[in-house]
Amino acid sequence: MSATPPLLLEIEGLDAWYGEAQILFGLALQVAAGEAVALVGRNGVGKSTTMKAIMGLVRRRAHRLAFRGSDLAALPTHAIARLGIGYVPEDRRIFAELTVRENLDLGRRPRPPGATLPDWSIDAVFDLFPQLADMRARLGGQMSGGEQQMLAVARALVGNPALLLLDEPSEGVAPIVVEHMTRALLRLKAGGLSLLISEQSSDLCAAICDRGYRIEQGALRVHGPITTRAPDIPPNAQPASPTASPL
Ligand SMILES: Nc1ncnc2c1ncn2[C@@H]1O[C@H](COP(=O)(O)OP(=O)(O)OP(=O)(O)O)[C@@H](O)[C@H]1O
Repeated sequence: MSATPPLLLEIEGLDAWYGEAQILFGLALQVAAGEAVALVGRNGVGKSTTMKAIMGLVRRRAHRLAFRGSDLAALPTHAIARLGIGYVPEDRRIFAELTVRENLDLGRRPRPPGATLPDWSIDAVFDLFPQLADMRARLGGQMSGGEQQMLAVARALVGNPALLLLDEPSEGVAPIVVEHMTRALLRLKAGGLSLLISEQSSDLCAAICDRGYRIEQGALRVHGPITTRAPDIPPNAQPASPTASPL
């Protein structure tokens, strides 16, 4: 009998606000160890806000907000990151005046206590994204959106996360880069990294994710977990397996 993977991220009854405006209403979501989970929904429904709420970047309140059993509610963002949550925001936050290598050096963080995944060296991320190795001396501000997206993921990885939050990784990125990114994310998943991926268009999620949650406009409530596929994920899409390539 196979053991159920432990829950990494547990969210129940999550509310979040910008100023007086409440954006999330009682959101519930879970990610188990080794799982890739999609967060889908139209523009402006609250996907980014969910990720910011996990990272402590917006005012929020929850019945439960825990990572590996540790309560995140009272922790500052840097402490949440140190527990093992990597975050790639929608706007990527690349340092424009620093080189690729310097951006990566700034992301380096030792493996968190209890980490089970191997240490991510700079060479390991260059192996994952060879394009970055070829431009290690380039300034962040001189990279394309897609290259910056790869760098943002690579920088999160050298922080040695157990869970990676990716906010719309294919947005504004050329199709070829989406292909590279999809392959890289499949490799990461096969290596045991857990993923929570927000997307408006769910092609990338369909290739990678085991299941998904949908946030809907208006009520801004999560309808899920969706055990099959989110409605706009093609019903004939094959579940991702460590060796499968969707490309
Ligand atoms: N800094 C902010 N101040 C006030 N309202 C905000 C702020 N950021 C987002 N909002 C609002 O919160 C709601 C949810 O936004 P959010 O960015 O979480 O949506 P999303 O699902 O990630 O969509 P998108 O694809 O546009 O990023 C939207 O109505 C948006 O206008």
